Amino acid sequence: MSEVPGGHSRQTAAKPFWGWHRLQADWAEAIVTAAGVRPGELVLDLGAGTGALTEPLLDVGARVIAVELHPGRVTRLRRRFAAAVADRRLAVVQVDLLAFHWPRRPFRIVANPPFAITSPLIMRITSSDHRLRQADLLLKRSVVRDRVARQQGHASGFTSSAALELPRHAFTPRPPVDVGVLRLTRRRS
Ligand SMILES: C[S@@+](CC[C@H](N)C(=O)[O-])C[C@H]1O[C@@H](n2cnc3c(N)ncnc32)[C@H](O)[C@@H]1O
Repeated sequence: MSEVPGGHSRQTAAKPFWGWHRLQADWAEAIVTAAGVRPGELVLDLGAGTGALTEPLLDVGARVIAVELHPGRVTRLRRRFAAAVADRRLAVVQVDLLAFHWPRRPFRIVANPPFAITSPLIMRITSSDHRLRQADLLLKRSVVRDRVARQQGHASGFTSSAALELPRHAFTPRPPVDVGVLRLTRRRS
């Protein structure tokens, strides 16, 4: 897959956060369906874990770049989706999601990144020069509501909307906060 980032700069590298509330498969599927991903689209799964979102993304025919920093999870992703890696429908990249190179062609993001790096990630998404069409990000619901109310990112060309709200039982173990999906959509110029 030619769009696979080949390297990364450490200048914005984040301290890794390994803690994890595992997203249930039915909810992962619902998120991908709600995002409206179409066959052939390039989608980044940032903080892919062991592939909760990677699987339904591949199932709908997307080409996926799974970005994950944890070495053990990277190994599990490559094993679990070996056929898709062999077919070049999936690239698993072990790199810091705050420091990897964006694809050159149009792409989407569908991701459940660590809450602890939500702000720098959104800042990076909305301030970079790239061809992102739409990002669907699982975040604390309070953050989603705040960003939608304030339309942060609007100045840089993105509209914020609340795409989905998830119940706490969508995760194992249940998180201590409510979670929702923030959708960033590039505005037409
Ligand atoms: C909230 S979990 C989501 C896992 C999976 N996508 C899911 O929905 O169940 C976030 C993932 O991001 C990974 N991670 C943490 N910091 C990272 C970083 N700086 N760069 C890339 N991945 C990171 C963690 O190892 C973890 O697997």
